[in-house]
Amino acid sequence: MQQLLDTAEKIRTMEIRGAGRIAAAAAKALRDYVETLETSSFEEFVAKVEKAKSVLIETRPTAVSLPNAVMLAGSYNAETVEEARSQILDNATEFIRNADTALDSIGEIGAKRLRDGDTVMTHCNSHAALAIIKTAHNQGKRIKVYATESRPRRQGFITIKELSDAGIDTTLIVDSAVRYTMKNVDTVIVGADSITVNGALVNKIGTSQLALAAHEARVNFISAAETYKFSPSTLFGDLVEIEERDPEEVISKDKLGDMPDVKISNPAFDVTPSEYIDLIVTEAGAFPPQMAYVIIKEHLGWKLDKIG
Ligand SMILES: O=P(O)(O)OC[C@H]1O[C@H](OP(=O)(O)O)[C@H](O)[C@@H]1O
Repeated sequence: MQQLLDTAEKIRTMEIRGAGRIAAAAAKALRDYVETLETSSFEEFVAKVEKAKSVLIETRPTAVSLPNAVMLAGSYNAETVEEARSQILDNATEFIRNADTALDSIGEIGAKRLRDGDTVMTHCNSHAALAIIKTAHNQGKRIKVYATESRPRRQGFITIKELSDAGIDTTLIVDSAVRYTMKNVDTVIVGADSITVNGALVNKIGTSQLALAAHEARVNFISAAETYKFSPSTLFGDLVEIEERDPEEVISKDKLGDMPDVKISNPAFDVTPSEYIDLIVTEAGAFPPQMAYVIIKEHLGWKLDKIG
């Protein structure tokens, strides 16, 4: 259990971050836990596995990739410990493998939307969005990228490192320079933490500002998202919870100093309505956001209806 708790803590503190990475890390943690779980009682096995699943799911509330991964990796239909164990090991291994190949497919499909000489704006650090940009670059297209800083955690610094390591022409901007810069951009590409049944995109705080500015400037807006980032429970009316993180990420107590009454708000995500989204690139194809229902139905199935 200690290893699983360590992974949960790394997800909570964002040492492991990114909706896709936390999903794969959770699936791996569950697989390793189940592999060595010692008990001959099926009831005890079920209780312990369910407890482990909740520990992982409760680390971060917004990215649906996390509960989807835990449910897909941790599903079983068995009556004995060994049967259930072997099914979970197979399902988790399959989830991790599929998550990896999904990024390659998203790169291939999404790169078709970028032309030689295009300028892209991206936000935060999304492995799925970067897969598209890097694939286009590897195909020989000359792509320029504006990457936002993404306060407060500044994941934009990870993005510019990845892009410049790949040899891509990269410019860092502060978040408030998004609208000013949009006139130079052909396509915005961002990731996704959750996509709801009505095609709304829940992604890093500030994403909806990129979408608004893109809409105003008639710039394409694309989200790159594996199918396991669609939220089945929104089909049954649930709302996606927006994670509110520690105020210390915004400003330290020291710096606040003699203003103890000032309140800090630190929402980690925002919601972009489907009208502002041109395309969602998944490993199963590129869809308009209005097709979210079909993706949930065909790729996640009804068995996920109680989670996410
Ligand atoms: O799965 P990939 O595409 O890597 O990332 C998807 C999204 O996950 C991140 O969340 P955070 O930085 O963990 O809060 C960002 O919001 C990013 O757009």
